[in-house]
Amino acid sequence: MNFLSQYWQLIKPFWLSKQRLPSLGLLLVIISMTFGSVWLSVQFNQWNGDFYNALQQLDGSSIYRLLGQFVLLIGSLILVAVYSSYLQKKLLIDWRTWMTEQLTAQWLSDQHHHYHMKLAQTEPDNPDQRIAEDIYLLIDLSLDLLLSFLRSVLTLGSFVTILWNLSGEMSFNLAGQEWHIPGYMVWMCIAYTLVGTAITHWIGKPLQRLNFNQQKREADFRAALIERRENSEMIGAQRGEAIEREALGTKFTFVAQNWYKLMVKERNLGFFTVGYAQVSSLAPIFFALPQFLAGIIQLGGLMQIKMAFMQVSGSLSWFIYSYRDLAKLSATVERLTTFNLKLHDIELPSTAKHPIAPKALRATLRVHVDHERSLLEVNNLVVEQGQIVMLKGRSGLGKSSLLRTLSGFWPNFIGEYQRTDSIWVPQKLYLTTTSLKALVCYPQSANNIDDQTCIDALQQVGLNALTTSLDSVETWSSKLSGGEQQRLMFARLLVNKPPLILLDETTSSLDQSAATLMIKTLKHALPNSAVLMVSHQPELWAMADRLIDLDNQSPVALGA
Ligand SMILES: Nc1ncnc2c1ncn2[C@@H]1O[C@H](COP(=O)(O)OP(=O)(O)OP(=O)(O)O)[C@@H](O)[C@H]1O
Repeated sequence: MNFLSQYWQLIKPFWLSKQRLPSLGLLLVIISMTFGSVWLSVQFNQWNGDFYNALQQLDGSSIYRLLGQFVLLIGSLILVAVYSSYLQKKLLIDWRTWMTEQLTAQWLSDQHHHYHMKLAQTEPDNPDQRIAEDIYLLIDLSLDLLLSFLRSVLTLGSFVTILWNLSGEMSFNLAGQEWHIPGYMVWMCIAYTLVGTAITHWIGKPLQRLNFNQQKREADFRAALIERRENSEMIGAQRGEAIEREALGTKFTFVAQNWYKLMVKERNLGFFTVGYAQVSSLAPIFFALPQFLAGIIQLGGLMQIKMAFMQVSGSLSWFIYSYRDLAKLSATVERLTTFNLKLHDIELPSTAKHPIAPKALRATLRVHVDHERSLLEVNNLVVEQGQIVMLKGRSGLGKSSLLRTLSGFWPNFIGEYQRTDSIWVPQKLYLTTTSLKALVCYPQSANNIDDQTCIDALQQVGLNALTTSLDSVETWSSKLSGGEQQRLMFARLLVNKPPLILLDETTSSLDQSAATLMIKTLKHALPNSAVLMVSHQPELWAMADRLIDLDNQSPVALGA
């Protein structure tokens, strides 16, 4: 029950959305095709009876007429089978596009859910896998299982009557009493399938947990590989390959260990399901043999009974044949539900109030790591429009945590702050593989900004050599030096012109003259922006309107 309600919560948003209408139409067409294929199977059953009877009676003209019908029936079956699979794929991609957009928007939301989840350490493992793979699995398995279930129900409805009518009545003597069982083949079929289902469930029960673990371990292994690839320079520089191979080997051992367990359970289930499928084709002949030997039914009747029995038993065995997929679906639903719950459970900080101009930032607060460890305190920290205030202090004091707090990301603080809209440049920079122009304009779209504005910004920060590469798509994070990447951040600020700029040692890789040039450029190009900057570079301190020594918690007045 829990599974069904979780499953409904996952699929409900799409099927209640406005975009559902074309998909609903598509689903109805696919279901109609499923109906059509069952109807064709019923016709095929009738054909089987007529054909074998004509064979037994050596009726040449009927045999040729029936062969013509066969071509028509098979042609229609092929057409329905191919098109229903084609349309199913179309429905899958429409539904997947919608769900992927929704989940990505919730994760990468404007309220920064992705980052808050990480900071609060509530991020579930491998969100990338949940978005890329689990959504696909959820939809693919749902459609397959729904259609196979509908086909089973329809087939059951169509063939159970046929089987009932064909099987006649079974009479036997037991304990001195005469017994009559009407439609006895139907009862045999039900009993046969129920036993099969019970055994399948008993063997296959551990599959759901094992599938869940397999998906997680595969994703962990993939994430570990990506991490190595991203840090290949550091690994190479420190000759770390051997230890990295060992770490990856351990991760892969987890994959293989679970795989072996899964293999064993699937093998045991396979022994049963494959054997069951084979026996199912002979069982009806065995059950109907007494009637055939007694001359009550002909060869055509026996063949029809065999086919009808297999159809009824196949439909009743839906659970047996779908067991693996159901186990996979259940694991997928659990993973996506956890992801959704974690996204909704995040406590978002309230947005900061704006201070009264000309103040761009005002803060009196104490930052903590957690309940037990407090970091630093600022008392009436004020930065006005056009001012540059610098922060200095020993490593590990909490300067980055302070900027994180003022940006609205760090929830562990006591006190209050007000600020205008801001851009914070953390120590670790992020440059995706995209065009240089897109990096300069980020977070704005490159389409909204003309080339000349970007060229001017690049020239102002001393990246003249790059002005001809605006449209080049490169892995800029490995192509640019650390200092060039920091210059690029200043070019980005010049283009975006935020009212408040929070800089965390953004000049640390630059030499003295380049670092001072960046600050001068910022001051000159954005005279109305306020800047709060953490810096360990004494040569810059003289450029600040105020320097705050956080070790002593005292403001040191400098400049104007
Ligand atoms: N996300 C986090 N979770 C737990 N502790 C953290 C987190 N971020 C920082 N800390 C802890 O807070 C303390 C202060 O870190 P922070 O990076 O703010 O110092 P800093 O003054 O900027 O140091 P540095 O000058 O070396 O950059 C450190 O001991 C660090 O371990």
